[in-house]
Amino acid sequence: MIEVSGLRKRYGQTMALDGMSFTVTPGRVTGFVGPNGAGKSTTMRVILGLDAADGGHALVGGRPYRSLRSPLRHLGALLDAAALHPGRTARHHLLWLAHSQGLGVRRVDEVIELVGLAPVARRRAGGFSLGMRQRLGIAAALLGDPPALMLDEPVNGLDPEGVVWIRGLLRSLAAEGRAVLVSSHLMSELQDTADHLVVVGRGRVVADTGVAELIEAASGGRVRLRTAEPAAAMDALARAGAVVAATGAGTVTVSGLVSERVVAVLGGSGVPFSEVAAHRATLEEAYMELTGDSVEFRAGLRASGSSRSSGSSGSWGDGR
Ligand SMILES: Nc1ncnc2c1ncn2[C@@H]1O[C@H](COP(=O)(O)OP(=O)(O)OP(=O)(O)O)[C@@H](O)[C@H]1O
Repeated sequence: MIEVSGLRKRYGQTMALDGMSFTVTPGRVTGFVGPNGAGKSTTMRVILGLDAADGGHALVGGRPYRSLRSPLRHLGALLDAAALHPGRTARHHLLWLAHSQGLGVRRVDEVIELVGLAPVARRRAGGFSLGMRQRLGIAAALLGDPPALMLDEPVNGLDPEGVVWIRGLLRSLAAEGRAVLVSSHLMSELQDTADHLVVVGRGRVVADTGVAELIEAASGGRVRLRTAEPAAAMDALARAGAVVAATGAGTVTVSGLVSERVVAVLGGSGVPFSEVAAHRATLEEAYMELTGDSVEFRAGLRASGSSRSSGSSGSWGDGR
């Protein structure tokens, strides 16, 4: 279990953490999500004792990380995949880490196998692609077979096969009963990975909720309609008392009427349609709904144009 309570941290004029509090419980993947600059990395550094907080505390298994005798056996972390000695081979990097924690060579070879780096284990890490470095960082995090894992933007730099792989890995680590915290500034990255979300903005928690509950709440009785005549459909449905919105080319989202009533109204008005279905919100829509009353926060989210977004929707990058 990782517990963060009332963390505060100021860098000059910037309040990086402003009362950050949440718990990462075993057996599930907790997504740690928010726009660039929300305080995710700072929180993770404080948990690891790499930065000191001005207030509050962070505990791993009930104790400060720095007080643990073999910390890699308690919490494995990947914060910065570039943080390795470029002249060392992947295997030597892990051997050196294992040695510092009293772990054997066999575990090194196991984690190399687990992350798929066996063919390049004897190559210098300096020549690795970002994706290979991410895998090496994950191998290091797994070295001590820890009950808790914490990964900062782990899919960053991975190709599609790597993304699928890491999703599966995180899910299986949680299924083994481990506490898994994974950060992302892209909601869409967490849609198929996280069970629970800690949503942050401006150094504090905006929401701490199950993914299923969040989507359920945001889906809230809406109906999605596909039609070749959206304007006529919207007119007819609005006259029947619905609140309607065009949500794409030929798609309309309807609130205030159940599916059967939508079909009846359209039929009665002679408006053609090809599909009427209960709307299921995406995680990203749920998120926007959640933060809808926090204008400043949303304005921050919309500062897009990110080079990290790789074209997917829901990019909150600021181009750093
Ligand atoms: N060492 C530092 N010196 C000065 N300011 C810092 C430092 N580290 C973080 N900050 C500031 O603290 C705030 C929180 O940054 P942090 O990196 O924790 O956010 P984040 O949510 O991890 O963002 P990202 O998605 O970009 O990694 C930002 O405004 C950032 O500029």
